[in-house]
Amino acid sequence: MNRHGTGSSARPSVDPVPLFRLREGIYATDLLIAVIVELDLFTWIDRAGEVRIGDIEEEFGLDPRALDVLITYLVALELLERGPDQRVRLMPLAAEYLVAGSPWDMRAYFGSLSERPGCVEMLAALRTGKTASWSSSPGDSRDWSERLVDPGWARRVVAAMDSRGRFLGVEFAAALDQLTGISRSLDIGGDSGVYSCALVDRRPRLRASVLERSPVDGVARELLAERGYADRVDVITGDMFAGPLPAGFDLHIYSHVLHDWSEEQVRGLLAASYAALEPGGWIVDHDAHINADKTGPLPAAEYSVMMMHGTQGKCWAVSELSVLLADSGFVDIRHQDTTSDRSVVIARKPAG
Ligand SMILES: C[S@@+](CC[C@H](N)C(=O)[O-])C[C@H]1O[C@@H](n2cnc3c(N)ncnc32)[C@H](O)[C@@H]1O
Repeated sequence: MNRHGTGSSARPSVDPVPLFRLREGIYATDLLIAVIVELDLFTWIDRAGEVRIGDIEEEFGLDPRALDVLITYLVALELLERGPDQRVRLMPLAAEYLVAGSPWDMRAYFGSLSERPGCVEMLAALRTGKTASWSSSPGDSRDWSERLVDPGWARRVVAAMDSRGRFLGVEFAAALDQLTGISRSLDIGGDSGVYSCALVDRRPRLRASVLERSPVDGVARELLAERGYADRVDVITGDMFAGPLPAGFDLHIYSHVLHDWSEEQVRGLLAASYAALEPGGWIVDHDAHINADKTGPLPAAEYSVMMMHGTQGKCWAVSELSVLLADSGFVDIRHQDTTSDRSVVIARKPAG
């Protein structure tokens, strides 16, 4: 791989997936501890037998988005099992070790960790649905998106997103080989433009654009120029939530963007894409996706906990995205794995 990791199809010698999983799963155990210790959820489910998710929401006064993320995580951990009609029941691991009265009750072992700041924040998120400060920063209560107006913070975020994209970009671009008739792509919230670089490397005739707000836009322009991509990847300054998206593109990319936003906001973005895309144009969501029946995979379920804690979103299930895309008018919806727990959900605007 060249020094900047773009412009090359060379791959590193070791798979980085263990590092991705450590970084993206960092908040998940805090959520589990909060649920065992503060809610004693597994004892309550044990006493109630098979329960409806709605009953859990009502009993404990939980926010529906946070509860949805929690249930997917507990199912992926094989502590709960999904039954029909939005019901869940205990799996043996929970029934034996996380329930009052069991001879093997280990709740106290988790209890000795429940003062961790992350556990306290998780409990608040479960109860209020409100976003905690990114990275639990004690000095700045703004959420990650509001903080992006600070140039120093914007540079750190761009460096973070770019570092993973240098690895993920190659397989992302390869997964899009199946898309035909593409001449202009728009990477919405495209950050450093690293995915657009990977795409133009594979499709020399493609003209790519990145849509970003200021000051991220300026950092992206600098990086693209440094890397020698300025003639093939440009940056459009704009706010994806403000007004129509730019016209004239036949591919819209959302990479790790939809997981930051609520269902209503995602619906708004998909509708804006549908309106702006050329007839027959494509839309691609690249992310860690939850599987269609929301039983895992565990790395995506853990990453979703991080999104629940620090953003208004979550990792979307393929089934949920399919509904949102279809509701917006997209057709030909498909899903394909890429690398490091990532996949692409692809759909098309009808040709005419
Ligand atoms: C989690 S990052 C994902 C970056 C990149 N697409 C990736 O896959 O690594 C979210 C990106 O959305 C951008 N963003 C957030 N709000 C935006 C808005 N209203 N308009 C345009 N971009 C926005 C941020 O600047 C940031 O680059």
